[in-house]
Amino acid sequence: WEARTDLWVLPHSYEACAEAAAWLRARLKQAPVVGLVCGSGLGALAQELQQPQSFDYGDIPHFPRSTVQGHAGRLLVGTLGGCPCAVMQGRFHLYEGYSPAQVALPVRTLALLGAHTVVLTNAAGSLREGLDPGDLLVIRDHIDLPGLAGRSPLVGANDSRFGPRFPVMAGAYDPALRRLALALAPPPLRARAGVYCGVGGPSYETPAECALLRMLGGDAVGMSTVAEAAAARHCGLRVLGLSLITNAAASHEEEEEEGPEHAKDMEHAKEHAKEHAKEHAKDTEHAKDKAHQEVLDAAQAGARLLAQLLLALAPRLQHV
Ligand SMILES: O=P(O)(O)O[C@H]1O[C@H](CO)[C@@H](O)[C@H]1O
Ligand code: HPA
Repeated sequence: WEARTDLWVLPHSYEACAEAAAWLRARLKQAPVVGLVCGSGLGALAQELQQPQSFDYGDIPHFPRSTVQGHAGRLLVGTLGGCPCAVMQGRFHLYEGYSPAQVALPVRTLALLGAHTVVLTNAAGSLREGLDPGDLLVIRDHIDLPGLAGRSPLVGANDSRFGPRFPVMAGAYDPALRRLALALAPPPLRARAGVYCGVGGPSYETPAECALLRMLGGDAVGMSTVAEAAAARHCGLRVLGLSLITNAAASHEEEEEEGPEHAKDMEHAKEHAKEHAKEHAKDTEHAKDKAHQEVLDAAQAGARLLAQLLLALAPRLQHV
């Protein structure tokens, strides 16, 4: 009999985060003070990072794997505008089957590494007229629908080494950081403040669900960010949330109504796949995931301006 000590570490516990942080600390030239989480298709936000060290999530103890297209699954640590920064190229989502605590594990790991601030970016659907693809919503507040239903990373025995049993979420998105982001955003991003609705996904919202979220006061909707923000506030991190609008929420449904065009696309993709089953398997996959592909394309198109904003912001984030 040999004791399986690894079984004592739950994949989402303080110990798991501490092991991940210790593994990284042993390899890092410089500890990050700011963590940046890249949303879908926003991996290019790391392009301005100087002298980056790169770690595959698969190598970091207890890190889940990225399973979503547009999330590379890599942690880069370097300096952004002189500020020591960790960039997560890829995040974890509830719809991938991860628990809320697994979704929050990287943010907690960054906190244990010594970060004091996280910038959570995402690709999001607009719920408002006039908030268009390419626009930036600087998150003022969120509605955490999974969290309200008990799917929060803070559910379970509270570990006070992270934070209190009942953390306050008023002012969760740091007002000073928000003002700074609004002031520094390049004009074409048409930045404005608003409310992000976090949903479980992975299905996109129905028009009726969008109407509901609008009634609740949501400006944009996405399937991430809120669990990370809750965990970040629990452990005392400052949070800046940035939603790059990639589509009008529920607009995919309108595409469905167009019928023939869409049907033709699908037929074409199917025929193609029959002819060249192997090489073109990916095309079919893309046809099936057309809506997400649109999100990725729009995110990639906006990433340059968002990277510009982050480069301007980073030196201002370095000191609390
Ligand atoms: O929130 P991020 O990770 O940017 O991704 C958004 O894009 C995906 C849907 O296209 C969903 O995962 C949604 O949450
Ligand atoms: O319309 C959307 N809904 C949910 N998540 C999203 N992520 C990008 N766009 C969307």
